[in-house]
Amino acid sequence: MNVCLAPRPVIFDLDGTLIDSVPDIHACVNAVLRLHNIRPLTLDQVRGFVGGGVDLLWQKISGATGLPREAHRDLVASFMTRYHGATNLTRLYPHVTEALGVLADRGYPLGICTNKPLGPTQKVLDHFGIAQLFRVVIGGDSLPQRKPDPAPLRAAFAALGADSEQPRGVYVGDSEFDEECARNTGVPFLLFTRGYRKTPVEQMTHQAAFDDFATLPLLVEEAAAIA
Ligand SMILES: O=C(O)COP(=O)(O)O
Repeated sequence: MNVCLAPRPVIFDLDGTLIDSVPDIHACVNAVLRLHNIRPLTLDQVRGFVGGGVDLLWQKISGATGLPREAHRDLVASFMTRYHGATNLTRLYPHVTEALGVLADRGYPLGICTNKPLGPTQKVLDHFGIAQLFRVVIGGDSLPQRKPDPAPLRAAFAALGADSEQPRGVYVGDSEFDEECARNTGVPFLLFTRGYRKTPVEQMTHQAAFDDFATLPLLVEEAAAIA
C-alpha cells in the first residue's frame, strides 16, 4: 500500500540565509558609533558579530570598541530606531524567491526562526514580497530564549503542527547558531555556505550543504524523507 505523507515543515533562518543584511546592519551600527565619536567598524567586523541577535551584537561591539557597559541599553535603542526599516542595502540571495515558491507549491509548510527582532524581520519580508509564504515567523524577541536554545525553533515547528518535543522537518541556516539550534532541536540541518559562518563547512554538522538556492527543493525532499 502506498502511504502518502504530508510534506513536513521547512523552517528558515533569515540573516545570512535568505538575505544578505550585513550592509544595512553595518551602516546602522556605524551611524550609532559616530554619535559616540567611535571609529567605524569594517563590514567584516560587523559580519563576524551577527548571528546571536541585537543584544549580543552590541555586547560584541562594546567589547571591540571599549564602549561602557552602562551605555548598552541606549546603544541598542538607538540602533533599533535606525535598523527597524533599513532595507536599502539588503539583498535576497539568488534564487531564494523561486526556491520558496517551489517548496510552497509542493505543499511544504514554511516558517522563519531568526534571532533578528520581529519588527525588522517583518519589514524585510514585506519589502521583498515574501512575507505571505511563511505561516509562522519567530523573531529574536518572540520568546525569552534565542537560538541556539531550541525553544524558538520548537515553537516554529509547533505552530506548523509538528510535535514540539520531537519535531519532524528540517531547518535551513547559515551559522554556528543555526547548526547548534538544529542539533538541540533534533532536526536535520541544511547549511547554506555563502552566509556568515566562521567555521569551515567540513567542521560543521549538517545533513547537506549548498551554495545555490536553486538546489534547495531537491535537498529538502531528500532531508524530509529521513526527518
Ligand atoms: O540578528 C541576528 O543577529 C541574526 O539573525 P539570524 O538568526 O536571522 O541569523
